[in-house]
Amino acid sequence: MDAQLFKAGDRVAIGASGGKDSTVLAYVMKVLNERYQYGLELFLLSIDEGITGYRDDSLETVKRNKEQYQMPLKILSYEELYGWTMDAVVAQIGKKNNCTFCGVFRRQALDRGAMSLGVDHIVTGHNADDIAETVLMNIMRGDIARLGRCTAICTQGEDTIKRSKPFKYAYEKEIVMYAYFKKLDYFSTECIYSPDAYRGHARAFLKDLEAARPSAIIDIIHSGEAFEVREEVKAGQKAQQTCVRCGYMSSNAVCKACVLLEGLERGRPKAEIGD
Ligand SMILES: Nc1ncnc2c1ncn2[C@@H]1O[C@H](COP(=O)(O)OP(=O)(O)OP(=O)(O)O)[C@@H](O)[C@H]1O
Repeated sequence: MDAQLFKAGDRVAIGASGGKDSTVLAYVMKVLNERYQYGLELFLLSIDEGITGYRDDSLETVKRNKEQYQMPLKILSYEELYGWTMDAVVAQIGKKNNCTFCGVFRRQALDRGAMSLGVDHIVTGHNADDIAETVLMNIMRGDIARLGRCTAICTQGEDTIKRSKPFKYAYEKEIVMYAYFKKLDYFSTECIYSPDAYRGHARAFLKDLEAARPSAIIDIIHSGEAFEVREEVKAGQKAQQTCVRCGYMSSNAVCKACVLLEGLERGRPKAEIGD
């Protein structure tokens, strides 16, 4: 409420993975929108990363949510946007850094999906545990510019689509309980390619901290919010321009997705290129 995230008439896309957080988010947004007549137009936006045995199943859940919540659903795939599924990326590079590819691709895919839906705001189901993990990861990586912005409930650059995390203070446990008691239809399997991700270490560490001190998660978020990032560190962020390859907004001449794609194409056996 305090964050004033929405105003009447807003067209809002809910990043829908079929998992508990985004399913609860879609449900709560629908209930509140109807109960308090917020006047929002809500859409489900799903990105199909092309992960067999994981995303194909969770997308079936989102398709059911579409009927249950009576919301239009748009699905966009990495294959149609980039010519690569995550199955193909992992076959090429292995499981070690694949989450980096997936994260960069998803961010751009959500923006492209939002543009095609004509929405100006994307909400995601990131919860308090996710945010605390991200704070820890940014500290561990020394990524101070990101540390300064990762706790914001809402981010928007000059040319970028507004993004919000309405559940930034909701614990994962609360969301699971809510989904359970409301008998919501969600998909609860972890991504098959994420076990080796760096985030997993932050998650395990956070769980240990929480077991020793239950307020650890909210304390880490508050610490992240209280950091003051020096202007010269913030200044490291470059102005937005347009990627010379794909036309997507970027802080460099070539966007991150195109850089990653170029590496993939170069490392890919010749016979497979262009399939
Ligand atoms: N494939 C996707 N399509 C659309 N949105 C996504 C997708 N993957 C993640 N998101 C968005 O990003 C948020 C955080 O992603 P995360 O990887 O933690 O999700 P998850 O564990 O798969 O599912 P959830 O967070 O919904 O329980 C999700 O809540 C959702 O809003």
